[in-house]
Amino acid sequence: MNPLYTVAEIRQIEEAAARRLPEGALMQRAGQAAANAALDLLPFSTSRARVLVLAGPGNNGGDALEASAHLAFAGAQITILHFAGGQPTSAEREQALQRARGSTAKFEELAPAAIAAQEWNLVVDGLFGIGLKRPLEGAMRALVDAVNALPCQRLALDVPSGLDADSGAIVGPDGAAVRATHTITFIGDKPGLHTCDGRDCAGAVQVARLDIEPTLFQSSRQHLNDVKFFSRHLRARRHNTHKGSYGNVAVIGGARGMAGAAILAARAALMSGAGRVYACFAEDAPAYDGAHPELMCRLAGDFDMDSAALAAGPGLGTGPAARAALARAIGSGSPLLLDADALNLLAAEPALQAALAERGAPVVVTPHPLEAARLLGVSVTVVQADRLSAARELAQRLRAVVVLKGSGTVLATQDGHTVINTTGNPALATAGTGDVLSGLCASLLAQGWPAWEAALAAVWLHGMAADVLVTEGAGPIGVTAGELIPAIRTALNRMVQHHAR
Ligand SMILES: NC(=O)C1=CN([C@@H]2O[C@H](COP(=O)(O)OP(=O)(O)OC[C@H]3O[C@@H](n4cnc5c(N)ncnc54)[C@H](OP(=O)(O)O)[C@@H]3O)[C@@H](O)[C@H]2O)[C@H](O)CC1
Ligand SMILES: [K+]
Repeated sequence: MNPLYTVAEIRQIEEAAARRLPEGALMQRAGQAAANAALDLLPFSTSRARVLVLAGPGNNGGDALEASAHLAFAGAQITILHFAGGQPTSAEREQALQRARGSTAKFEELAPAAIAAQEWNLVVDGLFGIGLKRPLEGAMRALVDAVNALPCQRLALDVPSGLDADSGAIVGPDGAAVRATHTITFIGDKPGLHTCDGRDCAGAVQVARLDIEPTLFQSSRQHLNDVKFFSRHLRARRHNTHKGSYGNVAVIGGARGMAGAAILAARAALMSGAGRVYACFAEDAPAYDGAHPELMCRLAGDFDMDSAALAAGPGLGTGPAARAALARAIGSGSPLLLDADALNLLAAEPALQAALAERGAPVVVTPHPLEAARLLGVSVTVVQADRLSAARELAQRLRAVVVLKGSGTVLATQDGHTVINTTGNPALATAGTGDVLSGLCASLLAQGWPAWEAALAAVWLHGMAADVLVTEGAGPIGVTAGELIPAIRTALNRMVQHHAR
């Protein structure tokens, strides 16, 4: 199910496959697949299509040269910017170059201004793939900037040039990358196409496995999120049930001036199916939530932490009352989600980390990159440079399921299984959406979901709700966290209707 492979793993598969095939077969297959993907993006009358092909100095360029010959043969007007580089190239790349030279494709040298001055139907990015080793600079950067400014679609071959295929970070410092509308990636899907800058640079991703024997693909420890990972926990509701059948959630948060965060989390828990929801405030508890009187407002100090699944952190603050409430939550035997200020308190207090490590009950932590950086004792830059490793490291240290939020949220278990979420969009970049995610995940924990599947489903539904709102024209600009909550309820019920046993 949607495995992801590191560059090292791709190289292993590629080498094993190449040993079983005639020289150049893989590149020819890649070129054919690239040409087919390009044809899908061209106007019907291919003969009128003007395609700019960027062919870099390595085998990514070889793929582009193979594709150029196929597209020229299909009648498209092909212009190739060929970067031969200073290094000796592979035999298969030489063969690809000869095939391109033997076609109607034109080899030209175009300055960025000349590229911008012409009308193109498509750009094919075959500058660099998994062999990129340093930032794109000088003429390469100017070329990428000019290509990104074109109004046409851009098809990246294997990896958008300039992007790290493992991490999804633009190779820096101060690097640049092609912002492709589509990417056809070869042999196997890659994590860097789906997280950090990956979603902005790769666009719509398709995988071309190049007819490599499945036995050459070792089982992967990295996957894209998928409903199949958690659908077995979806349950249609029986008539003969009551609110106690669906568990209790207690949100622990809401310090003075931040009560709204706790309310958002509590409303999310309520509308994703928890039987009872308590909003527990570190300092002053409001009498009730006017919009949702179903919520029971309490002072955190008065609440029995063993009586509910806990979501500690939304607006909690880092004062003495907050710390006391967090210590009691960690010391309880309840399923526990930690977010926001709970994570900041945890980062500052090794004693709390030690108590967390002693817990027997499940723990889910949901940091954004800065909270993860504080917990790991590194900079945000380090976290974002390798989000998958950061999530795995944190899961091991805290013995918890980790949800590292951001574009392409990364989830990790303490034994190293890593999943990148594929739903969601910039509508989520607004205050309160993290509180909503906390309440949703705690609600699934309260309803008996295991921590890993609760986190996978919560992140999927949270992003899907944002995607539905955007599809309905209500975003991504201006969507509020509160609007996500009814959309999550709808997405959850639709998922139950389709998948529940
Ligand atoms: N091998 C096969 O049968 C198949 C390969 N596939 C495609 O091949 C690429 C990987 O090819 P590779 O040659 O390893 O790497 P790249 O083409 O990505 O680029 C490496 C060359 O680029 C130079 N380089 C690297 N960074 C820069 C930079 N910032 N500026 C300029 N030049 C750069 C590098 O030179 P060095 O000086 O660093 O040595 C290399 O010359 C893979 O992505 C696929 O597209 C097929 O998919 C499958 C078959
Ligand atoms: K590329």
